Amino acid sequence: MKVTEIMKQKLCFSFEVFPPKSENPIEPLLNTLDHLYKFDPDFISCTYGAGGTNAGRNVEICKAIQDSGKSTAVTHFTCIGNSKEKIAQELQAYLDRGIDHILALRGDFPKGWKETRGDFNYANELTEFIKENFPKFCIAVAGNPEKHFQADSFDTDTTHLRIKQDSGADFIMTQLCHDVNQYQWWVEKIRKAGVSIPIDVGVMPVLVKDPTIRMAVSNGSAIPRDLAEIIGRYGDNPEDFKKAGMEYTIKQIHKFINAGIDGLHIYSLNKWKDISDIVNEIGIRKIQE
Ligand SMILES: NC(=O)C1=CN([C@@H]2O[C@H](COP(=O)(O)OP(=O)(O)OC[C@H]3O[C@@H](n4cnc5c(N)ncnc54)[C@H](O)[C@@H]3O)[C@@H](O)[C@H]2O)C=CC1
Ligand SMILES: Nc1nc(=O)c2c([nH]1)NC[C@@H]1CN(c3ccc(C(=O)N[C@@H](CCC(=O)O)C(=O)O)cc3)CN21
Repeated sequence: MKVTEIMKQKLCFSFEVFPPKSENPIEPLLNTLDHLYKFDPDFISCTYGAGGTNAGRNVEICKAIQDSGKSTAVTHFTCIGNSKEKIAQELQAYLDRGIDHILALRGDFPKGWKETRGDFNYANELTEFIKENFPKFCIAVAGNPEKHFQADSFDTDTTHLRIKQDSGADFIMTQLCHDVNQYQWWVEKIRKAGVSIPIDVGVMPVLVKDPTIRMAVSNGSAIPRDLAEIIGRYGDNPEDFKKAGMEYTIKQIHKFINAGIDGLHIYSLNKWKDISDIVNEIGIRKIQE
């Protein structure tokens, strides 16, 4: 079933994984996936390396998810370093493997790059290309409740999101946003601007100090006072940090669910144990043994 159909019926629930570096084995991630399947996720998305660096691994992992018969694979896909011909080939390769859900992104620029160095500059162009040439795909696009750090204003970022919808996007996957009030403000703003597609909320679990800070700061995303306090208090003690961070994440997820969302998307960070503890605690899914 298409993810957008699921969202019409219930709160969609999903995980995100990233491909291991090419020199590392794939088995630990396959093991993580086996644990994540137990929660019966509606989909599992897999990120896509910039400039095609991890793209091979991305296909391998999406195929493993799809072939498991236990979830639906959603592939991330970017315009970075990608020509139209290469994109067409890769999109067809996904469809040939039964993968028909895609997160259409411009993507992050590798260090020193100021443009995509590909045929498309923005996600709306990729979305339009997919819709026109590969209409079988269900297309997600990124949305940022705190605005994209390169956008001059919320108004321009909202206009760009509306263009992505008008180009054929079926639903939104949000950027991490620790501030749920800000999320609610943004939803109201984009709805007023005519963005009407469902919103799947991305959550970055707070488990380790450095990636927590790095991910927020590199995206221009706020670290609210209560999270800053955890960093200040437990920053030198990884165990206590993780305990407080997991409690923080569980509370944040409950706030999002109460705010009214179409989907909850947890970045698993390829760690099944801590993620399972969080999912068990939020009580959204009973483990399927
Ligand atoms: N799960 C994931 O992998 C997710 C990743 N992201 C990240 O969020 C970021 C934004 O999403 P993308 O799809 O990559 O970017 P995008 O192409 O939608 O936007 C990138 C920037 O360009 C501007 N822009 C967009 N369309 C434009 C147009 N037609 N003309 C002029 N300016 C335009 C936007 O306002 C924004 O500042 C990326 O860094 C992406 O990697 C966000 C959410 C989820
Ligand atoms: N700008 C941007 N790029 C992305 O690729 C991206 C987003 N935003 N937001 C949504 C998700 C979240 N993603 C994430 C989130 C955290 C890590 C992370 O914590 N990575 C570890 C290293 C992982 C490893 O290679 O072992 C880190 O320490 O940064 C990675 C991808 C990917 N996605």
